[in-house]
Amino acid sequence: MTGQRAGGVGVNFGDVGVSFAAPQAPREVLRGVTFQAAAGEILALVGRSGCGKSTLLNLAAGLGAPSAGQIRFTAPPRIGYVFQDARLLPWLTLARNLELVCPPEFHPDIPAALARVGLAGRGDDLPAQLSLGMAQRAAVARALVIRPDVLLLDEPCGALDELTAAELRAELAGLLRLQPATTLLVTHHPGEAVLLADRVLVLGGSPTRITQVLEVPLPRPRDPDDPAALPLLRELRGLLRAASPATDPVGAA
Ligand SMILES: Nc1ncnc2c1ncn2[C@@H]1O[C@H](COP(=O)(O)OP(=O)(O)OP(=O)(O)O)[C@@H](O)[C@H]1O
Repeated sequence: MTGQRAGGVGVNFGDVGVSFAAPQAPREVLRGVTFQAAAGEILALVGRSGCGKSTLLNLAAGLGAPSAGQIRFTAPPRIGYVFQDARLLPWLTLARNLELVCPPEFHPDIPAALARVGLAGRGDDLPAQLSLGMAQRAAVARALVIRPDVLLLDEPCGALDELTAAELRAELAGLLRLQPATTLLVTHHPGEAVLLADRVLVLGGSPTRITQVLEVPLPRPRDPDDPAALPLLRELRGLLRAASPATDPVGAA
């Protein structure tokens, strides 16, 4: 297996702002977003739909540049990205899907990468032969096979039913212990944030900024039913509500 590079890679967002072109005037989506993810740290990003979470991951991936501020890595990173849907090419086998995104030196690792997500021996399957949950696990294998320094997870369980999502969450927790990476996890699920993250960045306001940072000081491995997590979950839900009050409250004039 090709080894993880020693030391890991940290990510620094410095005063990052994003505006998108709009018919009248540019629309400012994000302003003054500043945070550091230390090497190997898992940060969850939570906030109301449309607040700019995926935009932040795309900036980290280099898919677009910020309108203000900068994103810096402590060393040139290898980046793995898992999207909400698996985005497998349907005419290629799983193994070929993984080969497509990684340099040849990683190709011998593909069977083991698939096995680690419960897809041992399925490399010759076509995506259509997989359930949604299996396809998403293949997408996780595709991101991890390159032994990324930085892992971007954009609602990785968001398209799955709750049971399958809970299984994938537990698998992700195990995989990140096995193969640590500096991780930015976008999620709408407070339980997922508390299960996986070292810290949770709560995004809110208009334009969006970081309104709160919640430490998750629970030991690992974590249990999603751990009563010790309940106060944190309650606090996180409160922070989320405070960060993004409903824009159209029931009963408002
Ligand atoms: N390329 C783009 N051009 C114009 N507007 C964009 C572009 N990308 C994103 N936006 C807008 O920026 C805002 C933030 O989008 P983004 O997808 O980052 O939000 P999000 O928090 O990830 O949402 P969700 O939780 O629903 O996935 C949205 O209003 C979106 O319409």
